[in-house]
Amino acid sequence: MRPRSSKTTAKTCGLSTPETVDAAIGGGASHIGFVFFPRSPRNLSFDQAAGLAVRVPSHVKRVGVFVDPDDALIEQAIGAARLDAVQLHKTAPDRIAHLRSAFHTEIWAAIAVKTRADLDAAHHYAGVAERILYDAKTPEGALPGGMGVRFDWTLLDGFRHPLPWALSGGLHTDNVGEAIRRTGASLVDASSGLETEPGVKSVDKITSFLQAVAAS
Ligand SMILES: O=C(O)c1ccccc1NCC(=O)[C@H](O)[C@H](O)COP(=O)(O)O
Repeated sequence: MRPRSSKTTAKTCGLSTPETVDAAIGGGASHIGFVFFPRSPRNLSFDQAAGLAVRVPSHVKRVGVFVDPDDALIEQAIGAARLDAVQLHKTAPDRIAHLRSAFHTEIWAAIAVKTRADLDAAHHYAGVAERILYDAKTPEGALPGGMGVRFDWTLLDGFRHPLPWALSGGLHTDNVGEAIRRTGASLVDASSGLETEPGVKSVDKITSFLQAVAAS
């Protein structure tokens, strides 16, 4: 059991319809994730992202999710989806430093975790990112996120976090309370646990997940 200084907030990731965006906002999500990665079943076109982004009030932050993106993708996505932050998977610290100075945007660095040694990568992002997202390492060749894979939360015990952080990987309504109590996470993130099939989010699952976070 880990102490928390304030209520935990939630990012619902990979939303692609007005109904699910509205459910996330209505349920109290602090962040909404839009995926820009063509291999993902949650990938959005710039037009789709723009249409969803206008529904999001300013107190809810729009996070763009990318896998080692080029500058043009980031620039177009920030413009279309009016992103408040970008979440970068498989992106080296020097590349992140470049993107941060080029686009002056908040950066989240995703760290793929399976072992305690994997956590050490977080230290390389101090000074170049605003937040670390600890996500589960997925199988070789699979998408680097959105796979419903969980990592051993006890790996975080005693780890000295170099930056504010969020917990991700395999979270859903039935385990998020335990995850928060166990890790002390102040921000949690979920995607496939809120779906009926890959890429298809459920309003009911989003609502119950956010209720479980609020009750934790
Ligand atoms: O969600 C995707 O399709 C995705 C694709 C490529 C890179 C990252 C991706 N998602 C990142 C997220 O923030 C997910 O919410 C995170 O990986 C947790 O997913 P899940 O285990 O399914 O809850």
